[in-house]
Amino acid sequence: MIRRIDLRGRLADGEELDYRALVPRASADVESALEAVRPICADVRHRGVEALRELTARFDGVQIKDIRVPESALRDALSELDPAVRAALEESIARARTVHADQRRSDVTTVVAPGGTVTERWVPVQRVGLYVPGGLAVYPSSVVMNVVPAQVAGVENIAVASPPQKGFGGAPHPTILAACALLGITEVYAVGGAQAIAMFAYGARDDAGAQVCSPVDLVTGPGNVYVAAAKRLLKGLIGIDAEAGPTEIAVLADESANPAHVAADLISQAEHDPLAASVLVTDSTELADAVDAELKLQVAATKHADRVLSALTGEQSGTVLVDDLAQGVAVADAYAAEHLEIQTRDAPAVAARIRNAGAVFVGPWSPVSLGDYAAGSNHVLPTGGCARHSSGLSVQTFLRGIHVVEYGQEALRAVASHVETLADAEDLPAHGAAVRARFPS
Ligand SMILES: NC(=O)c1ccc[n+]([C@@H]2O[C@H](COP(=O)([O-])OP(=O)(O)OC[C@H]3O[C@@H](n4cnc5c(N)ncnc54)[C@H](O)[C@@H]3O)[C@@H](O)[C@H]2O)c1
Ligand SMILES: N[C@H](CO)Cc1c[nH]c[nH+]1
Ligand SMILES: [Zn+2]
Repeated sequence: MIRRIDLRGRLADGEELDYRALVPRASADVESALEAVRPICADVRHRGVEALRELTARFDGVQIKDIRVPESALRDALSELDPAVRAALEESIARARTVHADQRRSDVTTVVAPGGTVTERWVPVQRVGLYVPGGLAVYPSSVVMNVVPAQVAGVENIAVASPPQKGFGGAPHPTILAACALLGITEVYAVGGAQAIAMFAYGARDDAGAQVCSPVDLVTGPGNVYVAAAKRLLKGLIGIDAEAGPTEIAVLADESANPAHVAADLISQAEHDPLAASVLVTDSTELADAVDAELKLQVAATKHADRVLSALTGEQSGTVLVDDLAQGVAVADAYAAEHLEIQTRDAPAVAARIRNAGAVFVGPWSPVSLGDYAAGSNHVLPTGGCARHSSGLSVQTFLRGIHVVEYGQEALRAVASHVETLADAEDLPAHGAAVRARFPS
């Protein structure tokens, strides 16, 4: 069902293989979306709320009067929430808090020389904008994954934006609102896509000039290519987390894997988006054939079969046949998947060899769906190969390390000549003079 890329024997034949080029990312990539989002961001910058209303009508098909969701609507959504969904959200929040609480760093003071210290002080970002997707699916779980690390970091001011949904009175989905209420979030905007990121970056005023949304310092959260493109465009004016775009799963499996489970996991992430990527890397043709047969059966029975089929048959998905697991690890590292499952014998040992992945799911009982909702790990993870250089969302995302330098007179005197020498070597003598001025001879 999904295309095959057969690498077996090719290394032995002396071929040089470019593993990074094997499985391309979906063609509607972030670079090409940049041109579409540039005018959207400019419009929000110049016309504020009026532009947000028009863009929402155009892209979401929803007429909104007020972009900010009233707090009473958040409370109502929570009181009307299905008790089973509430219990599941509470469990998800509790597990996420447990894991993220352990990520909180302490300030560290280093005595560099007698009387000279450098302290690294971890300070939370003051105001953040958290994006919760809501196009093809709605993601109350992404409310949890964004809000929990921000709260654990100690961010004072948290705003959430999510697209308004048709049939819900111009508001985001009620479960999104309920999740916000459960977490104590009161500032929620019914705005999606690139326009939401622009609203966070520039702030937004209404027709009378009143500030409806204040600018934020940092924007985090997953979204489609337009959201990712707006984040890339506005980076610098705002901080951003790693780009978390269309979902990806790679499964590194040998003949010991259960093909029905592998297929189910590939389908589970393909369900997000026709641009989602599902990649199987295996040294077993028998497993590849069995997974393909399972995919045919399971895709036919799954609810979002059209979306899944588009994702699985897109150029961004495929089965890579490798000579052995060592080559499988090299392929997985080059691909740098958002999610990587290891379904092999001695899975922990294989997992320990992986260098590039947003998150690694080890063994048969750790499917990606567990991490999506209730493992305690974060599901906002780098996509598009960004796992080669970036991490998923964590408490650290919301903190800045500030170096606090404190030297006494003797500590400065002891190192003064080195500062002057280096200043002269860079032909910046005023730097040296600033130290010398403190020690007139
Ligand atoms: N990496 C992660 O952590 C993670 C987590 C959850 C979801 N996801 C991914 O997030 C994505 C969510 O995408 P989505 O579309 O469902 O929701 P979304 O909220 O990201 O995007 C919907 C918005 O896109 C805008 N839009 C739609 N078509 C447009 C166009 N032609 N031009 C400009 N703007 C347009 C609309 O304003 C709409 O509000 C999926 O790809 C999913 O795989 C990733
Ligand atoms: N798999 C997504 C991250 O790419 C997260 C998610 C939320 N809900 C279901 N799944
Ligand atoms: Zn998912």
